[in-house]
Amino acid sequence: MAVYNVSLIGFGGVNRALVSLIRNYNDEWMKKLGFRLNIVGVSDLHLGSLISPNGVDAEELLKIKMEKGGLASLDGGCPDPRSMEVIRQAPADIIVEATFTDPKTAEPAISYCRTAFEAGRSVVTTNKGPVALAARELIKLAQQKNVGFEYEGAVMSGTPVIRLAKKSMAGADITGFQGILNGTSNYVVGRMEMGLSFNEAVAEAQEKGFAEANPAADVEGLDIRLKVVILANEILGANLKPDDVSCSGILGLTPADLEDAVSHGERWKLIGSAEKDEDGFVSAQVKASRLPSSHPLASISGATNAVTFSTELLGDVTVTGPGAGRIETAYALLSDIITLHHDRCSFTEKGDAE
Ligand SMILES: NC(=O)C1=CN([C@@H]2O[C@H](COP(=O)(O)OP(=O)(O)OC[C@H]3O[C@@H](n4cnc5c(N)ncnc54)[C@H](OP(=O)(O)O)[C@@H]3O)[C@@H](O)[C@H]2O)C=CC1
Ligand SMILES: N[C@@H](CCO)C(=O)O
Repeated sequence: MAVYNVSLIGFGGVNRALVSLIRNYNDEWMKKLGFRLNIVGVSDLHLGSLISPNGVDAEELLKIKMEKGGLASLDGGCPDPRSMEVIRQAPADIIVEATFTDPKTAEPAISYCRTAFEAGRSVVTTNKGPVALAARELIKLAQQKNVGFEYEGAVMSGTPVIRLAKKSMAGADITGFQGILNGTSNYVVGRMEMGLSFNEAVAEAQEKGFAEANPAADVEGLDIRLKVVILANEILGANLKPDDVSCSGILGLTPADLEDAVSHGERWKLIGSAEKDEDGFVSAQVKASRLPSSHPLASISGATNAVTFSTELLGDVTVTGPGAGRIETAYALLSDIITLHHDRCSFTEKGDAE
């Protein structure tokens, strides 16, 4: 049985959902998964920060006022966001990084990951930026420091895709993929098909916790572009940067375009795809496409995502499930922590056997 100390960097929708899971399931996790989580640090741009070496009660943390400096009301709290201090000084085994995704620089998240590794702490993150822009460097640093780095939630939130494709489908020889990889844009197109205006549909997606802090990233295709880069690099062995992926979003789609497609039994979908040619060159794109109803991605609605992998040995394999949402994404963090726990257990068992 293990207790993992965690520090939460960013205390928005996803990390608050993780705290509600900790409150509701910690005892069950101890019985079923073999560990429990103890929150020793929190930092948030708006709410301030907290260092609590013995651990803060999840219920108390969820009760703070969501106002500027709100964390100062708890023991060990202060009104300023001191993310680096929390990462370095709170005695965490695992840093849970869930600040906003900056699609251009991926900062400050990259620096948070580096600092965590330098301090000997593992990182789990749902932030697409550091994974798309700096995965190789960060994986190498984590290995050098003998700590873990997991980021399942960076693509399709809690629906297993990255580990599934890398581990369970290893050897199937994946040659490409195409998918609906952004919940907000898919939700918005669906609501516009039902007659809502673009702005009304985006406001709903924000309210439901699907949208990025700046929803332009969702509707302009920048968020999908990061996910395409992540999948292409992780699964097709590419070394793409976002600028290598041609990208357009859903802004050009008019209600008339959507209506015309629906009247012909077709659907507009924002699709991210990549393909590896015989020489191993990977090309990738993000583009709105009008799909016939027979297409496996045509019926994917709302914030649901789906990706079809083309493989040499299995043919096409499609995975579908939630692509956004607070609890769904918090689950991805839990799945990352479970992976770190399994890695630690197998390392300990190997050590015992030697
Ligand atoms: N929500 C979802 O469905 C999914 C989200 N993700 C990713 O997970 C991450 C978190 O998402 P979500 O919780 O929804 O986003 P939110 O915007 O709800 O939360 C992010 C929080 O981080 C805070 N923050 C921003 N910068 C910093 C910083 N430098 N130090 C400390 N705190 C900071 C923000 O404060 P402030 O509000 O003051 O800026 C905000 O409270 C994002 O990167 C997102 O792209 C991934 C998959 C799905
Ligand atoms: N804003 C993103 C969150 C998940 O990465 C989406 O709507 O898909």
